[in-house]
Amino acid sequence: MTDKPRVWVSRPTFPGIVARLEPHFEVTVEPEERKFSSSELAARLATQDAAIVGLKDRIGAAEIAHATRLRIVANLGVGYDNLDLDSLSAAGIAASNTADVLNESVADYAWALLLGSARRMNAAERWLRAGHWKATEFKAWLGTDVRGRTLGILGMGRIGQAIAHRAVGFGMPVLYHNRSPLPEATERACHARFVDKAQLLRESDFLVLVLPLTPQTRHAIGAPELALMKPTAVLVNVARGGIVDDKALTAALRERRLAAAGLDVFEGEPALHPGLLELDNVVLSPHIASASTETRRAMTALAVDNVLALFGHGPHAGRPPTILNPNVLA
Ligand SMILES: NC(=O)C1=CN([C@@H]2O[C@H](COP(=O)(O)OP(=O)(O)OC[C@H]3O[C@@H](n4cnc5c(N)ncnc54)[C@H](OP(=O)(O)O)[C@@H]3O)[C@@H](O)[C@H]2O)C=CC1
Ligand SMILES: O=C(O)C(=O)[C@@H](O)[C@H](O)[C@H](O)CO
Repeated sequence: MTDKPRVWVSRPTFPGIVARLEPHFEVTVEPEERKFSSSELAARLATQDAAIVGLKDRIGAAEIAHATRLRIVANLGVGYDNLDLDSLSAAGIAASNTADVLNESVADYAWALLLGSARRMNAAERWLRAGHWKATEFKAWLGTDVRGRTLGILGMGRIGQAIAHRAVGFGMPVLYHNRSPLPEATERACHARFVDKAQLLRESDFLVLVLPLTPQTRHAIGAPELALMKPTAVLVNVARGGIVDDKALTAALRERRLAAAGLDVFEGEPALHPGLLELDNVVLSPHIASASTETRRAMTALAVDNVLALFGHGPHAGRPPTILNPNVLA
């Protein structure tokens, strides 16, 4: 045993990056990624000074009840709906996320889902792999063109803006909705126009969701919202499961009240609404929008930087670069 502070890393990441903690901390890395129960989390956090966790680790009052030494929880993700920020702040524990370093990767992936859904890539590949291809008929596998169509973005923050920038190359007008409009200069840079939510739903040919999961955004897209959308529209969700009512979405896709969807996140994931698996007008992926080597490395490095900084080490000593509750530093 050393008298160094202790940091727990809840999943294997990139050992070379996590090794930057070793001069200053006693580091424990879980050997495999799994979902810990509340009591398992509480038991681990009770002995640690810092923790690097992921979205499967839900941390609130119960999990930190005995964490008397814990000073920071660094989340491996920009979304932090797995953390109860109020409870952490009340206990004087800092929380950080991985804002910004994943913007471009997630924006690329949103476009991959958009294009893949528009052109039915996954269904066509499944058909080809099943050995059905003899000669493709002229009218088989017709998708929809993207160029010049209207792109809608619900949640025009860091990632939403990176998605909007890419629309220039596709000649697409961009509409967006947030609770508050962006400054005019940002709108100009994104070639985007603020509209209310109903107009966004009615006018978008492609609607991308990239807003956080909060009590206000749960089922932000349900049956009434889907009913406002064009039957030719494509919905892309790279935000969070629970923002879309997946049951209502499945019904809309099955009945062709919506043309297609590209989904990276699901209500209740890793479980999926069973009806989704039966549809051929949906592209599904297992929450991998930030999963490029470069980005996952950058996310790990940023979580490490946040921990180092809180304990007074590294270039950001004293000020974790992406702290979510800076009030605890005072
Ligand atoms: N699939 C994946 O792997 C990934 C998913 N994500 C998800 O993407 C989310 C967004 O990330 P990021 O762009 O960095 O976050 P930001 O905070 O930069 O942007 C979020 C945007 O959502 C808007 N917003 C928040 N609440 C509402 C609301 N009730 N109604 C309408 N708009 C709202 C905000 O504007 P305003 O405050 O004005 O309302 C803001 O523009 C994350 O929270 C995460 O859940 C992120 C990375 C990877
Ligand atoms: O950043 C987010 O909010 C994400 O949803 C993703 O980047 C996950 O963190 C990633 O899948 C690791 O679990």
